[in-house]
Amino acid sequence: MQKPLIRVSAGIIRNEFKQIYLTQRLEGQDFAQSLEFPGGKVGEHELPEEALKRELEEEVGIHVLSAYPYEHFSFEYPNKIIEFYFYLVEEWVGEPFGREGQEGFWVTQSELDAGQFPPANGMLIQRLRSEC
Ligand SMILES: Nc1nc2c([nH]c(=O)n2[C@@H]2O[C@H](COP(=O)(O)OP(=O)(O)OP(=O)(O)O)[C@@H](O)[C@H]2O)c(=O)[nH]1
Ligand SMILES: [Mg+2]
Repeated sequence: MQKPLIRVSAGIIRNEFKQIYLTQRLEGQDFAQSLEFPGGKVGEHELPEEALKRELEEEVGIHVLSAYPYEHFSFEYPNKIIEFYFYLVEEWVGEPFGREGQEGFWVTQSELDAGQFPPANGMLIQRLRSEC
């Protein structure tokens, strides 16, 4: 059977201290307890940027003012292929928090640790660490 292809938008929410807001995936989700960039699935009739804005409102309670495409790539998991749209978000309204009960914290960009994220994030973490 062919693997389903899903599109996912996620935000690299970065403040003026070069810290990035991360959340921890909840029990019952895939990669539970992994860190993630907040975000989620792009709806069928949605643009990736619209999905990003909706997901960041839903998951971390911020209103995104501007978002810049940072990485776009596909990653094959054993059970699905994900097409990722990662955006850099440096302008928003509100203070991010784990609106769905998940933990959230600010991590200095140079201290991101790929081992704490799902496998798809490896290359992205490498790029972020190299750009500090
Ligand atoms: N948000 C997010 N998802 C990621 C990252 N890395 C990564 O492999 N994923 C995977 O991409 C998919 C994102 O879906 P999600 O579970 O966040 O979707 P969602 O918010 O729409 O949730 P729902 O399906 O429970 O409503 C998951 O399979 C997740 O494991 C990441 O950095 N951020
Ligand atoms: Mg999500």
